[in-house]
Amino acid sequence: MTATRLCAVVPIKGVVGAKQRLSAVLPAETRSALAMAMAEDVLEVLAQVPELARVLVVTADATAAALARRYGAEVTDAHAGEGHTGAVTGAARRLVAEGFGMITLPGDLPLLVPADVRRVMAAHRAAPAFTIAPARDLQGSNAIVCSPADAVPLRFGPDSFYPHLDAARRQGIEPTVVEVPGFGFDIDEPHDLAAFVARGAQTRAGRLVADLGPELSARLAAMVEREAPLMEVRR
Ligand SMILES: Nc1nc2c(ncn2[C@@H]2O[C@H](COP(=O)(O)OP(=O)(O)OP(=O)(O)O)[C@@H](O)[C@H]2O)c(=O)[nH]1
Ligand SMILES: O=C(O)[C@H](O)COP(=O)(O)O
Repeated sequence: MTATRLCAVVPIKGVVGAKQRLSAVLPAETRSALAMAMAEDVLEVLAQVPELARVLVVTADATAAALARRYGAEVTDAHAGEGHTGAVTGAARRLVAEGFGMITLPGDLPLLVPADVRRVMAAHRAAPAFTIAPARDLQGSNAIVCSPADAVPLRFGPDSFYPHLDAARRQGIEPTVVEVPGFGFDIDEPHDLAAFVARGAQTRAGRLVADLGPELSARLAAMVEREAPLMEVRR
């Protein structure tokens, strides 16, 4: 593992407007509850990784902030309303000033376990260094480790993995790529939710979707079938 002490940065949008891309299959209050359940699962995992020097949650949402504090995380609302990229970039600048490297991850990784976090941290080299764990479709950037924390300009979005590799190389840093199951699986679209429901995970988020019952599974199956031709084109 790197000698740089790492702080985990988790941006959390909060209960309002969470998981918009699931609007067709879940009502707003269920999307909020699912986002919070996943965030709590992630915070619980991070609290079980003693190799992390700190955990910093970037949110302007009171519920998310209270949850974060319950798991021993620090909370900041600086840049919290500036999108995923703005929230993480603001935290990175602060961590540089405070002498920490950064591992940033979203709050919607419902299969994450402590060993996944350790694996990504262990792959990270001595600074200056950049390590990335992609989403399973090789589009998203579900863990990024960066030391110094602001060594590479970040831009999250639906297709950020390859652009992040290019961004690191532009800074003269050869990125390390680690494919880790728990980081590969985030919940963005209905087909992700369908795959998650099928896993029957015994996490907070897993129990929440199981409690929504067979209706949800049927709605998801119909939705995924409609999406299938589109998925073929994307592949
Ligand atoms: N603090 C903060 N976090 C954000 C913001 N936008 C997204 N996030 C977080 O960044 C991570 C990735 O989020 P997204 O997939 O963009 O958003 P989402 O709410 O999960 O889903 P969509 O609404 O469907 O895009 C999640 O942990 C979000 O809570 C923001 O404006 N501020
Ligand atoms: O990895 C990414 O870049 C995110 O999954 C997508 O980020 P966004 O949905 O916040 O833009």
